[in-house]
Amino acid sequence: MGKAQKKTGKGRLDKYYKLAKEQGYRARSAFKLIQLNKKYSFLENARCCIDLCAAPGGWLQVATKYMPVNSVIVGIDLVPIKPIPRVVTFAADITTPHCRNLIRGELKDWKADVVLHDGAPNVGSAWVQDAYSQSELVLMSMKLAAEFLIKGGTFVTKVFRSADYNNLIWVFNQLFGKVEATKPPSSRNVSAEIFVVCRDFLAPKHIDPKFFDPTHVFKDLSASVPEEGETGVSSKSLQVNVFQPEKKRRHRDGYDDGNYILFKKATAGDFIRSSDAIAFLGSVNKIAFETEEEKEWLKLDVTTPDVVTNCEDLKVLGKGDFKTLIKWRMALREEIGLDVKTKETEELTEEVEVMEDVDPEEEIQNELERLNAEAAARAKRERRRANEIKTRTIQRMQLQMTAPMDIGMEQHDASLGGQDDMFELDDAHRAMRGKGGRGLDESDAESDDGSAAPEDSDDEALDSEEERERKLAGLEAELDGMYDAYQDRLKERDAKYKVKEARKNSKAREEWDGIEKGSGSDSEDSSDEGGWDNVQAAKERAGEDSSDEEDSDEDSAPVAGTKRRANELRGSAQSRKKARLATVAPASGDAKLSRTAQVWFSQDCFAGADVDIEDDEEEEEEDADEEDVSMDVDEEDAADDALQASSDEDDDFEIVPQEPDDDAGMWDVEDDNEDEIKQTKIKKHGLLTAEAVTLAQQLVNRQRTRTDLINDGFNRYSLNSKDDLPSWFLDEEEKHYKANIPITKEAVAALRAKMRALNARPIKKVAEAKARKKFKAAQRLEKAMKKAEGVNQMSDLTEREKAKQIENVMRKGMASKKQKEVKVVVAKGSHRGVKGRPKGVKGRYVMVDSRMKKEVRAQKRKEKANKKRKRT
Ligand SMILES: C[S@@+](CC[C@H](N)C(=O)[O-])C[C@H]1O[C@@H](n2cnc3c(N)ncnc32)[C@H](O)[C@@H]1O
Repeated sequence: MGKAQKKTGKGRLDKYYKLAKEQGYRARSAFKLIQLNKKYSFLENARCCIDLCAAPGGWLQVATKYMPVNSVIVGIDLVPIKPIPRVVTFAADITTPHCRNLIRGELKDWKADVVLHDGAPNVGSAWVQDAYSQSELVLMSMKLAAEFLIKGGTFVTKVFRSADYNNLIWVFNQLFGKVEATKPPSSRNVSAEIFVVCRDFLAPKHIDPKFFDPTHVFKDLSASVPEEGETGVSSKSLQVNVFQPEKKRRHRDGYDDGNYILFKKATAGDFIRSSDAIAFLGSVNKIAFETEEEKEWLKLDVTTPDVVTNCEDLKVLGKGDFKTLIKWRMALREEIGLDVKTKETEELTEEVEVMEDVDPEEEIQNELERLNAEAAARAKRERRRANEIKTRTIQRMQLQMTAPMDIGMEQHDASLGGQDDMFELDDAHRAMRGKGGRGLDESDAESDDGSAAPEDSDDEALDSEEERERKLAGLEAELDGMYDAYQDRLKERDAKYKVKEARKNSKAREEWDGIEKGSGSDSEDSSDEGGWDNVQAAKERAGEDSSDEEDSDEDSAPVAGTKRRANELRGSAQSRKKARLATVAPASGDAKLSRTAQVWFSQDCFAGADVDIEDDEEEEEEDADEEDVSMDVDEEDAADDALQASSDEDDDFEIVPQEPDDDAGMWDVEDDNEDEIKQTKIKKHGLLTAEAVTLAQQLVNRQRTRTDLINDGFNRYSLNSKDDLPSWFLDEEEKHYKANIPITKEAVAALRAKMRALNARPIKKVAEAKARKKFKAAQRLEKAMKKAEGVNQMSDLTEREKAKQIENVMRKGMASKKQKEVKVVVAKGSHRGVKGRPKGVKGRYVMVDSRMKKEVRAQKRKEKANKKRKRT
């Protein structure tokens, strides 16, 4: 067990660790043996097993589990192993003769079927001497295996991927019929360990002792003699390909024989004359200029200062520097005549152009054809490209991947051939014109006629600010148009969208209906009927500046947020909505009225009708309250109630016209109207959303304060203005701009519990049935009491008779009516076709046949469908 593998290290406590704990194995390594045995099945038939390096005993536990009951299992380790049933253990060093004697003493004449070895020297610890490496330990365990294994037996050992690995495998192959290296899944990938399963022990009579001699087995065989002519360059194994450097590896091979210094210097002459320049560069540290000839080279032009510097320390050079050196070598070799210039021969070869006699007309013809072909090819390319873009756009729209902005961009791109930036509108425009393409606005119609203005005048026109703005507006209009078309397509395709839109519209209508109810006029005609004008006039009377639409904004919190949808219906609906909610300076009698009512009733036609108004308002309130009792609270009414409530709250205060609310027209994460509805619901029914519960909990637990909430309201989004933004952009925002609402687990749990409690309640029908039953029982009791009273007043009866009769009456009254039994007669066999009472049936009966149920249901279905059809 290496030092690096800390028990608390990352990944140490993996699934095998947990499994081992669960299954009672002493070490996670137990699974390695389980997996090895699963693959090679060497334990099931083994009668004797020796486990070398067995502490703490995981493998021994596996052996006891998988080997036959009466088998012999011996475990040896440097450290004592806690007793395991049916296992003999020793504390010994497996590399010593003492260990061998202990095993011999235990096994007597027996031979082991399996020898296991999972040893790992822990360098520096008390376990093992530093001198022994893992490979040596493996070799020692193999020596014991060779002594104690039966012919055909199995030796399983752990080896590490190292320079010794191949040597070990070679030795194993000398002693075993099958040698396979494997890494069980439970062995960590980060670990260099591999398990070698050596099967079919050959049990040779004589084994060469060199097989177990580490100095012999691990002798480096790969060191080769230096190549001829490569003075100063040692073994090939030390050469590095400087152009394809490999990862740094530990030099397990150590130093070359007879060469124990790391720093190597070679001369420039060696380098220039070496046959393998790359290998040379990889094997030396410095190239020196020592001889007279080499010093002469320093004066040559090819020997740049870079070259000289690079030669100083080759170990710090990069690829580029090595290339410089290689080039320098090539140049110098040519210079000193080692290589012959290939260029020279090239230069000597003269190129002779053979000119043919061509007819000038034919030449012109050819040229024309070529130009035509080129033009056709270009046109084809452009067409294909435009088609591709179109198809892509359609696909993306079908997949709902594209925002209308994309459409605009792509169409733009398509017409521009993708060359211009979409924001360089006039450049793009010019480009389109230049290509004879159609412009994006109407003004381009002229150029389409073929009567294109000369380019210069065009440029002049485009340069003018006015023109540019006009084009921008045209582009925007086009984008809007495309967006509308896109929305239409969406509507056609998406049923859900239709429903949503319908709901939206109906809501918007309902909002406005609040005012219309009173006026009884169509919203469009409201000005005629006095709705809008009157409201404006009322505002004026109230001292507000009617010219400024924003001034009509609300002054109290529930009204402060401008309606999101109303915003979409910018213009008429929104302003009317605002007007509806506008504040009027209250006259003394108006104090009790809602703001809506104040505005409405401040119209001229209601002048002098204060008392009635109040009464009406009260009636309205009552109506609203009545409706609130019902299960399905109309959301719109709820919103109205909210407004009502807020105005009621303000009753004690004088309502004064306010400055336009800064928040109006700001981003709202959700629909304001929905917000209002939610607020009203929360007021009425308590905390309904996880968000609300979370906030409430946080407030109660003092995790948040009121100030925190107020502060949270001021964020980077709170001042985003919605003014002048295109509707598609607002739509997108509504869809994708969702606030990350903090919800706690506790809040969700609390809500769930609440819902569970609600669900546990009986459904409405059951409750009604129970109530009916109770009611009927009470009625019966009342009736019985009346009867008993009558009996009591009878004078001709004795007290005893009276008591008896009263008892009877009460019993009958208390008892619930028995349901009359209905006999079900299946209309089959002798009953088939029977019209009257079937024979032998007394009392109430009903005739049924097997198909009846289905037929009745089908009938009902049909009727229902017919009704629906008639309605639509
Ligand atoms: C990875 S643990 C073995 C785990 C064991 N297979 C199990 O499943 O419980 C390696 C063991 O090798 C032992 N070891 C290392 N060198 C040894 C040696 N020379 N003789 C005996 N045991 C040795 C260590 O004491 C250590 O307990």
